[in-house]
Amino acid sequence: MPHTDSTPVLRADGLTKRYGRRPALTDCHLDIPRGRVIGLVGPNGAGKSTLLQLACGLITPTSGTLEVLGSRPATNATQLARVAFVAQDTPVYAALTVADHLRMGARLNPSWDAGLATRRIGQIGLDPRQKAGRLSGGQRAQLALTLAVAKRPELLIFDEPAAALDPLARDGFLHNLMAFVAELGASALLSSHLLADVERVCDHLIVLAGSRVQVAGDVRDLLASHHRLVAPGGGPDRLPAGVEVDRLPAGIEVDRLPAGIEVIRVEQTDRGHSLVVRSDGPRPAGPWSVESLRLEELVLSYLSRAADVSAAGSRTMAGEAAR
Ligand SMILES: Nc1ncnc2c1ncn2[C@@H]1O[C@H](COP(=O)(O)OP(=O)(O)OP(=O)(O)O)[C@@H](O)[C@H]1O
Repeated sequence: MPHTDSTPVLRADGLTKRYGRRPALTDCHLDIPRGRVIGLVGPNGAGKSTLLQLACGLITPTSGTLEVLGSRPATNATQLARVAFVAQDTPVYAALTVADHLRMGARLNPSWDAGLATRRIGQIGLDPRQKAGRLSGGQRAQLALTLAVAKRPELLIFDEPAAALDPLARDGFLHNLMAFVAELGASALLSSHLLADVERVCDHLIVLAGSRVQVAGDVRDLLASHHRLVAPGGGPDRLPAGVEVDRLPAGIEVDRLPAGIEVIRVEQTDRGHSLVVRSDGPRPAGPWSVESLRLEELVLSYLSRAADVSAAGSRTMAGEAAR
């Protein structure tokens, strides 16, 4: 059931979070429609957990604003009931049984779906009498996921939900997640290092690196606007016009590419050089072949560009310190 409410699920404006002087998120702008499954990807320390914790109101921004489902996060009980969060370590109460957790969920959540919770516990084979402290990491994750889903929230937030699950359990979890989102028109925001999972379930993407949003958007739009340009015949002397080998990869100056093309990454492959570019207009025509990208290649291109920028920044700082 598609969501008809036009309020964005997530809207960030200049969102910045610092821990002391350390930036965890810097000047983030996001505007994501409802009913999406949003994949949040990025390297360790990129700021993913920070964004998720801001979205469920566990922490507050240093500056800028964040609205979740049209309101500031966790401002009142109604807003709290609309959002479910499963933290990275999938916390449960060790001394309580699985059944105790379901009873607690029923007490704490106004729209608790007891049938869904019991059914899911049965499907994943958890013994209701088992103490949560005796569950394996994967079983604990499944219990935490069940509690989140049975709350019937409008937005599910998961910090690396599938990390502790075996491949079969992960497959089942992702399947259930998609079914739940489709049935209720709910939205989901999940961080993951598993790009194959993101590719499978997400229709919206946020790539974070170095505390900044590198790219964000609808997955189909992103795939349509990004291409790989491959020089005919390959070889360093057969690059697209304007790209000079001795200026790669840092400080890329691609001054003779058509206007409106942003170079994301220059790669040297066994076929020679290729460029990953963004072109929001028509496919960039020129003396090169144009190939489509897989989502994983697109993500890696942005991460690699961010890593180059960060390394260049560190070299500049080291140079200044040495002077
Ligand atoms: N409570 C905290 N106090 C101080 N610094 C923090 C705190 N939480 C996070 N940070 C710092 O903020 C930055 C972003 O951390 P965050 O946990 O959001 O990254 P992440 O993308 O979720 O990483 P990972 O993939 O490793 O979980 C890191 O540099 C981290 O060290």
